[in-house]
Formats: sequence, C-alpha cells, structure tokens
Amino acid sequence: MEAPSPHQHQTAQRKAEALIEALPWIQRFAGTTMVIKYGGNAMVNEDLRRAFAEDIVFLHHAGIHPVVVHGGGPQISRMLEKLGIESEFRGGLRVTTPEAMDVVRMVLTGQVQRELVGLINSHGRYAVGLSGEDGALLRAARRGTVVDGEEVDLGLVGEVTGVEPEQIEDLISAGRIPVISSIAPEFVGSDPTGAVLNVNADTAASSLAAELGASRFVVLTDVEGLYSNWPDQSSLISSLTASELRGLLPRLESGMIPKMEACLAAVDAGVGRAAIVDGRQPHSMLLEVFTTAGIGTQVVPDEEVA
Ligand SMILES: Nc1ncnc2c1ncn2[C@@H]1O[C@H](COP(=O)(O)OP(=O)(O)O)[C@@H](O)[C@H]1O
Ligand SMILES: CC(=O)N[C@@H](CCC(=O)OP(=O)(O)O)C(=O)O
Repeated sequence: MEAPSPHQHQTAQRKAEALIEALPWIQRFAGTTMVIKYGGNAMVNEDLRRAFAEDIVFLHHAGIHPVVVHGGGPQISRMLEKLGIESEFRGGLRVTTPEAMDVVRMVLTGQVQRELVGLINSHGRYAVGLSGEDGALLRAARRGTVVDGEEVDLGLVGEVTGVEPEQIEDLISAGRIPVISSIAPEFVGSDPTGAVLNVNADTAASSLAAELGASRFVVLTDVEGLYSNWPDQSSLISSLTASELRGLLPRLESGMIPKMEACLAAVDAGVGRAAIVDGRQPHSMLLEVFTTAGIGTQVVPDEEVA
C-alpha cells in the first residue's frame, strides 16, 4: 500500500483536530438541554434541511438534549398567497386574522413540523412533534406592537405567558427529540378562551429555553449574524453582551427585532448564551456548539465579560 500523500496526511490531521476541539464542549454540555430555533428562511433546500436533521441527531448522541422549535414564516406567506389571503408584517410580526390563523396552524404544525420530524426520524425513532396546544404546553395572551410610536393591533398574535415543561422533560427522559411549532392556546388569567394564537417562533423558542433552563439557545436564520449597521456587510457583530444588545434593540428592523428580543430574554432568564447562526451554511449549528470560536453572533451575559 502507498504511503499517504502530504495532502492526505494534512486532511486527516485537520479532521482529527476538529474532533478533538469538540471534546471539551461535549464534556461541558452532555446532560444539558439546548433549544434550537430553526427559522423558515433557513430551510432553503432539502440538503440543508437534511444537514440540520443530522446535526440534531449528532447533538443527541453527544449526550445533549436538543429541543427544536421551528418557524415557517415564508412557507405560511406562500400558502396565504396561493389561497389569495392578504397578510402583512408590522414590527416583524404577522397581522393574523382568523382566516390567516387557520393557514398558520395548517402550515406550521401540519406541514413544516411533519417534514422536520420525518427528516430527523430517517436516522431513528427520535423526533416527536408537538404544538403549544398539545397538553397545553404553551399559554399565550394577545399582544400588539408599537411601530413608529403608534400602537398596532396584530389580531390573533400572542406572547407566551406560561410554559408547562413536564411533557418536554418526559420526552427527553424517554430519549426523544421534541419538535415544537409556535401555536399557543389563548388564556385570559388562568382561563382558556378557546382561541389559538400565532406566536413568533423566536419568542416561543426563547420562552421554552428559559423555562427548560437551557445551556444554549441557538437561532438558525438566513444571515451570518447580527449586523450593527444592516445591511453593511462589514458591521457583523461576533459577540455582544446583554447590555450592549439592549442598547442596540431600538435601532433594529423587521425580523431581527423579535429574534434579538428573544436572545436577550433567554440570556436575561439565565440561559448561558444565545447565538444567531447562518442556517444557509451546512452544519453551522455544530460549528457554533462544538468549536471554541463559534460562528455567527453570540449574546453573552454581562457578568461573563465583567
Ligand atoms: N441588523 C440586522 N442584522 C441582520 N439581519 C437583519 C438586520 N435587520 C434586519 N435583518 C433581516 O432579518 C432577516 C432575518 O429575520 P427573519 O426573516 O424573521 O428570519 P427567520 O425566518 O429565520 O426567523 C434577515 O434575513 C435580514 O433580512
Ligand atoms: C406572529 C408571527 O409573526 N408569527 C410567525 C410564525 C412563524 C415564524 O415565526 O416563522 P420564522 O421563524 O420562519 O420567521 C408568522 O406568522 O410568520
């Protein structure tokens, strides 16, 4: 047999280094829960969705407990358009009529979630899909928003007011990977109204990360991270503290508003670190979790820097 060429030797060396770099992170995170938010804009093609499913199963076998919360905004918009139902976003949130709500529920829980469950389960019997309605996992109250100083009524849009984490913990104990869509029953006080609300998936994921005491909250989207001066490509932020993010929030636009609010809320609630990573790059989540430098934008608690 021929001796390996210098190139083959270097490649093998690099692969081994990548595996060894992961060791302290596997040791640190084994046994902890990580909440991964997979945005609809990051589900660009079948290869990327497959790579995402592989990463989730990889985390599971590294002893980490992944909980997936998925979005599907572009998929909902496409279906609404097909059905001739108008919809608009205000402050990064969809104004949701009762007619649109039926479509949101159908697309998120009936389509996007089913596909993710199927992709993860092509590796084994891991994923179980839930919506916030199942076992009243989530409770929500209606919320509006403020755009340019003006109160906007968003219709059937909610914010999470309560989480019942037991069934997630039961699924994790049974070796399953929960895959959750961001639909939640409406409650006024402790009473269900019978309505369901459309919750932004970043917000729902953040509430779950906080309630589950997650070690990490990772958000996959379709940009490299947070830009301080969007869309100036040279303004990508690799790391910022919770206080720095609080200062930046009023200057953010569109989908980045709920996303960065969600990261801040998670870190404020004690989640070790939140990160925005580019879901268009295959295996970006593994690079974030298992490399020292990470990728994308990390939000760290103030104390960590102090
Ligand atoms: N400061 C910013 N940094 C990065 N992206 C930004 C910023 N401001 C607005 N955006 C926009 O936010 C989008 C991501 O939000 P969104 O479309 O809701 O994604 P997702 O479907 O992954 O939740 C990016 O594609 C980008 O167009
Ligand atoms: C209230 C609100 O805006 N809900 C979102 C829910 C889906 C979502 O958040 O999807 P992404 O993560 O892909 O953006 C919507 O209707 O689009």
